[in-house]
Amino acid sequence: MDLNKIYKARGNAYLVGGAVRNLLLAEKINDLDLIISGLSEEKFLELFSDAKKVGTDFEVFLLKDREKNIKYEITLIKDDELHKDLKRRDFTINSIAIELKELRLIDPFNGLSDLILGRLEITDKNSFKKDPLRIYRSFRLAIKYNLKISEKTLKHLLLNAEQLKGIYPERVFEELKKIILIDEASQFFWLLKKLDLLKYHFPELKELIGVKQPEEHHPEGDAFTHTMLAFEEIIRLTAKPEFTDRKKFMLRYAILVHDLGKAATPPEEYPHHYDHEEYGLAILDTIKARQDYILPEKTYKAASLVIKQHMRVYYFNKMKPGKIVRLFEDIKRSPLSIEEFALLLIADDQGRAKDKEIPDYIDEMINLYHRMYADTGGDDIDQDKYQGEAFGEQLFQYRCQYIKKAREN
Ligand SMILES: Nc1ccn([C@@H]2O[C@H](COP(=O)(O)OP(=O)(O)OP(=O)(O)O)[C@@H](O)[C@H]2O)c(=O)n1
Repeated sequence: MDLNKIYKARGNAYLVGGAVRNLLLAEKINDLDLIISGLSEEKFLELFSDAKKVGTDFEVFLLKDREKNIKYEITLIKDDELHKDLKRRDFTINSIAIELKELRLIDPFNGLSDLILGRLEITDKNSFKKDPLRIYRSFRLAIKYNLKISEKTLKHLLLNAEQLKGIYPERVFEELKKIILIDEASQFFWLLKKLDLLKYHFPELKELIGVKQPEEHHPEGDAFTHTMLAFEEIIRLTAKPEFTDRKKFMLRYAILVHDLGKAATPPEEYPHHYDHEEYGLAILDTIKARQDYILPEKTYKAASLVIKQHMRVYYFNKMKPGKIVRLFEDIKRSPLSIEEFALLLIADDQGRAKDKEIPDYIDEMINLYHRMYADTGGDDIDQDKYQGEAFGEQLFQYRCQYIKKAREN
């Protein structure tokens, strides 16, 4: 973006928000938020004809530099409005500007010293009142950048917590996507638990608190603790460049919900949870209904698969061929590869305060899956004789025979 065009037209440009914060923290920078002062909308569009206006409340323009792969989000303000713009932002560390001509730091709320001291502080005492989503943002920023939420900020946060009820689910979900991608994301849920804030948007996770599990399998404690440990495991297993953010989200979300059904067990059956897969699927559907059009279909399908199949596979070596073929068909229809499904099983298994050996059936399961699909297919069935459902049934039987033989060898 050629800033000289702005200066020639007697305007000025400032870098603001997350990019300044990350620059000062030497962290990765995503999009660039710019403030341009002293230019009318017409003049700005004359100079940058590619800019697209978005939003209605604020004059925000998007501009993409495809060559450099940079996205600019630009706000136009009057000459004397910079301070006002910085004051309406959430935290002092996000209320710093860099004047780009002389590279001057403009920091009216002492954001830099808060950054240096590792402190998260609201810019204005009404920050949370103006936008309660900032409560979740504060946890994300504190965890991601290792900041301590100041006492004053925590006080105002708790005073406004009730207002979390009113935020649009879409916004919460967008925030959740960012949270789940952090390496230390389990801390977010532990914090919500500690402050009794799970009830607003994560009531199903709250229900897992205090739910007993068999001690010999789960010495770590209740179903909430187990879910968090398994969540940490899947984060560790997927914190690699080969996983796209979308994939990471899908796998991590699936683990967060894999045991929700345990909350529905009648307490007289504790510590066992005989039907938690069925209960879990029903609970996932209530979440989906509440988040209509928000929860991505693929994430929902991956989560369903794990809820339904994570226990059955535990006894893989004892599973009948028919059950194995059905399991493989479920995986094949899902958005997950067998290897990704296996990662979820490993995370569930390792997410316990127990032995740390990877279950030995995992390799066999992956192997058998690939062999079965490579060696059996539609061509093995007489297509003139069997059609429609009958064809499917024949293929199923054929595959059952295949699994049986493969295991005998
Ligand atoms: N609820 C919000 C959201 C955003 N902002 C301001 O808008 C800037 C940009 O917001 P966004 O891109 O959502 O977040 P970042 O802080 O940039 O963090 P990240 O890039 O990690 O999402 C923030 O720095 C903050 O100054 C705010 O005050 N209140």
